[in-house]
Amino acid sequence: MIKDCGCEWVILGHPERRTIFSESDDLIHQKVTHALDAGMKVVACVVETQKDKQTGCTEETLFAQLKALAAAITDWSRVVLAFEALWASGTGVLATPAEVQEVLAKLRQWLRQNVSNTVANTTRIIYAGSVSSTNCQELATLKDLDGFLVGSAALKPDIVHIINARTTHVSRLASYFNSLRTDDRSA
Ligand SMILES: O=C(CO)COP(=O)(O)O
Repeated sequence: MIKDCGCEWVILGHPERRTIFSESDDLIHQKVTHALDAGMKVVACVVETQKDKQTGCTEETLFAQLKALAAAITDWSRVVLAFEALWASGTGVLATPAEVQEVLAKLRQWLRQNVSNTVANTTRIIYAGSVSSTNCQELATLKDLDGFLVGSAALKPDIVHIINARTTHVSRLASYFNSLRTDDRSA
């Protein structure tokens, strides 16, 4: 039915499904298998709750979720991994860039150790949790970040800044290097 509507991508393991609908890792595993078998592309979410953060269980929780997802993934080129800090979603508390980077690096390292170097290097890992025009620029510079999964800001003009966050960063670097070259030439 999703494919009949022309959709190519499906989000699975989203925090609302995991928490409100109590979807287990096992059920999400089955959904990922089904979606990939049907030729869909998957945004596979792993979620850190406030309780995980407070009790120091983040790594254990995320790795268990990732293990269940990875067991269902036969083609990583059709998967984007999304990390959502649920405690920073719609709560007014923002995750710092350092907090986000720490988790993203751990996820990439998990892929390196448990799947392959190629998958670790090529899989896009994106972040969700109150991404807005205010914090997207700084987050976009993170080493292990490849994009965002945006909720409420997607309904506002903010989304344009978020889409261009990485581009702006790259073009700022490009103009900096261009100015150096111009300086060299005029020296
Ligand atoms: O759940 C999310 C995206 O699916 C995140 O939502 P917010 O960007 O509103 O925090």
